[in-house]
Amino acid sequence: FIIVHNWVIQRPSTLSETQYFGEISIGSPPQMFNVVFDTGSANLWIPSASCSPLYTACFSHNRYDSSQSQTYIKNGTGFSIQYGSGNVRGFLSEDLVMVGGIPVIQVFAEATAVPALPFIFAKFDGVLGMGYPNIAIDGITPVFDQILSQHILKEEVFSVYYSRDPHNMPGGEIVLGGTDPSYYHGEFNYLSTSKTGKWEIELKGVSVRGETLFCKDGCTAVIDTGSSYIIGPAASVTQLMKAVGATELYTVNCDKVEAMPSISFEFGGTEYSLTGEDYIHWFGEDLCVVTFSGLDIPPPVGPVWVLGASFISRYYTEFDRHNNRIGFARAV
Ligand SMILES: CC(C)(C)OC(=O)N[C@@H]1CNC[C@H](C(=O)N(Cc2cccc(Cl)c2Cl)C2CC2)C1
Repeated sequence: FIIVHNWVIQRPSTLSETQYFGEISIGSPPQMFNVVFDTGSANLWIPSASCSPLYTACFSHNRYDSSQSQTYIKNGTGFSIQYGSGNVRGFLSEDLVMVGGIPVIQVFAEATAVPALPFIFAKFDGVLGMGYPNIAIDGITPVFDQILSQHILKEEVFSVYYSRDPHNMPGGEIVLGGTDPSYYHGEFNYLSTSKTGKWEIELKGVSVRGETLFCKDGCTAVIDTGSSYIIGPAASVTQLMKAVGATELYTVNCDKVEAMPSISFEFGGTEYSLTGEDYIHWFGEDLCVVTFSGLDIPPPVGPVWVLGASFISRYYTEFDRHNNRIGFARAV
């Protein structure tokens, strides 16, 4: 199943981040929602019609109204997902969800409390987690697992293309059940997920100008379709900004971008490099920002590098649940 979305890419007019999302429907008759297909989480949550108007981030997005759906099944169990910036809280409901034309009777969360930050910047309504079931809150079977159990996909994989140049080709594409050769060239390199249950792989090193500066003894990288940027340990990212000639605020002079060094991530035996063009965001004509951010994610998850959209838009990514592996190929 190819879900071709006019995935809106937010040219960051405001300081919002690049956001990639696609449309699903919930309920009968269908209520439409824009969701991030997020490999870093495994739950589906959507703003609820019963959220208080005090929650601007909830009230300013499309909200699910169970009273309008003939296929709604009441659940009512409490739900809370702990983001860095605050919790999304609500309760569970069950209804018919349509993803790329595939029907799923899905337990999901109606969010009645959504933190203003960062969700007032969100152009999407909710999140559809594409992670493994064992990171799913309340032990809910994720959407993709429900699709797998229908045995309708050619392969037990999904693939993600994020467009790099939103002006020419805004959007991207998620394919359920295979890959789309029109968006990559060359062969795939595959990396086994380090521990089943998370879309993460072994990172061998991070280098600039051929010198491995970080993660020298190996570390973990999470391939996260729900993150816009690349997140690394704070000290490493601070050092990296210096190495590429950016200020502490991650800004660079736009006419220096071409001259910036590539940053390479070594997976398996292959170097995956990002040029200055790949890792710089143009916030208008003369504000260029490096799309990295420093964050020390505490053990047991961290220390970890999170590779988000700025990496995926250069490397077409296949998430393979059959072989528990991630494949990269050069994106067009
Ligand atoms: C532990 C657990 C809670 C499961 O971790 C996660 O869910 N981890 C998620 C991992 N993927 C990114 C998610 C995230 O940061 N946002 C916020 C966001 C991202 C980009 C741009 C915007 Cl505007 C926003 Cl609001 C979700 C909406 C995707 C958190």
